[in-house]
Amino acid sequence: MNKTCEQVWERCLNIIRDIVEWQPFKTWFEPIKPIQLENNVLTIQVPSQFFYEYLEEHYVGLLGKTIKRELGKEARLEYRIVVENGTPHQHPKTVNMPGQFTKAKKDSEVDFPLTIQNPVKNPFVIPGIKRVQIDSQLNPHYTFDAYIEGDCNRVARRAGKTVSEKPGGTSFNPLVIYGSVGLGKTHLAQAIGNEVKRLHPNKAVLYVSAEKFINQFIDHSKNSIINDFIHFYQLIDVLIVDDIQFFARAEKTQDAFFAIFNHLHQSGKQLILTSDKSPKDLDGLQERLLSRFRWGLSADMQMPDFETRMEILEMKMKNDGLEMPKEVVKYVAYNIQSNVRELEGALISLLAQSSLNRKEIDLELAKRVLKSFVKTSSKEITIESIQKMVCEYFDVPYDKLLQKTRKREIVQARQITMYLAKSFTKNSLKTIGEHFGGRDHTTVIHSCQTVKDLMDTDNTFRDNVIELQQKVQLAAM
Ligand SMILES: Nc1ncnc2c1ncn2[C@@H]1O[C@H](COP(=O)(O)OP(=O)(O)OP(=O)(O)O)[C@@H](O)[C@H]1O
Repeated sequence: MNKTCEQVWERCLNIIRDIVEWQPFKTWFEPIKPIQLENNVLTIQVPSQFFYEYLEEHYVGLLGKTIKRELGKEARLEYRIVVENGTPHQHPKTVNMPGQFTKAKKDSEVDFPLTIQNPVKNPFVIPGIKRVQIDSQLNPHYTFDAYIEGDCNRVARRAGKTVSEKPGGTSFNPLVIYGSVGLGKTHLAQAIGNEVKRLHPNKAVLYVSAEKFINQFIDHSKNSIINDFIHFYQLIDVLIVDDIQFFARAEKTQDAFFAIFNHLHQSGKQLILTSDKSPKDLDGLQERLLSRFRWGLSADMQMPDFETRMEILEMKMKNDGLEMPKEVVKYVAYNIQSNVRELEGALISLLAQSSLNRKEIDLELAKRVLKSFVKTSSKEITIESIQKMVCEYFDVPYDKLLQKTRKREIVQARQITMYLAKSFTKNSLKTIGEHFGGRDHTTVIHSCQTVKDLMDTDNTFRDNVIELQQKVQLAAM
């Protein structure tokens, strides 16, 4: 019987699942949809061009071997890429691409059709000028090494790395990095600029904030030398414009930027833009600019999670030669959840207070100093808040914790929650039992005893409980 594409792909996934770690598997393989299997060609649909390139760069060997194992050595892989067409109500367009493990790349095929179809003759080019010596306006401290990667910024950081290796030579052009304040957009954009200068010293890199760009434009228009302004920008190889939301309603500046953008993009130069919103939500920008921003990759940034915040703090302390007790670092990382700039601000305040008062940094000082940063200083821990923490930690649905399911991981999560509720709240065994779908107090006693026994015999289990205890303690501070 002929196999369907779903069956083949399911079998491939079973193999891949054993080889690739859980997180990358979830990120890169789960979103793939098998579409078609015809003449030994398996077609899979991927959500974006970036996705396709990432798979081809990192997993081509694995995909090749797995698919050939299922379909024989003549097997081929093709991708169908969903292309964002800007209008949420329209059916997404798709583009077909060959997989490189089965088919040698031809330039014409690899060149994703995101380039300008009818190049506009550019009126601003100054013949003869090839290279410019400019001050890039980059902060040398903003590097990739000093930029911690986490789930919050992984796509943007990796795309940035790729761009700095091949500026203008990838489909991430423009690379638009967006997210709310203080999350590291400027740092990342400048890290790309610094890395380009390190890898390609001859490239002209320029960082400019949108506000400065607008002011320069106004100055040049007052003196009727707008063409000089546009010419200058058209000589740049890698142009980084920070905070493009400030272009909103600056119509004339947008016209000039449009000319610069087109020229640079057509000449294979790289554009990196940052914004506090996704291009689709940027009000006050001309549609022709917005549609060009969608040509490349838009990567968002989120607030780093607790572990990433810890890493950022530890790196900043190491770079500045500072030390402080781990519990204090945890306290800061746990309680500052607004943005990375505030996280740094909290660290600096703490150091300043410590040296001013000639007092060692300890938890007590941290609590006092960070009062202005931390919303509530002492929180009451409830059975519900512990249930929520445990569910998040083990990725278990809340209602399962209350039901009578006998699945091992649910039973253990439930027992640990009861144990923590007993240790951290003043509730009676009866009340705790009632919070778990009306169980009686003997079940709670039994659960607490089981947790204690398992902690003595199972290291992983013990580590999980200790980590959860720390989380509850931190939440109570
Ligand atoms: N992942 C990270 N690793 C290390 N430092 C970071 C990280 N993210 C942000 N920072 C630091 O946080 C501070 C704020 O970052 P940055 O100025 O780049 O934010 P932003 O998103 O551009 O903010 P705004 O929207 O206000 O312009 C900087 O000092 C930066 O070095």
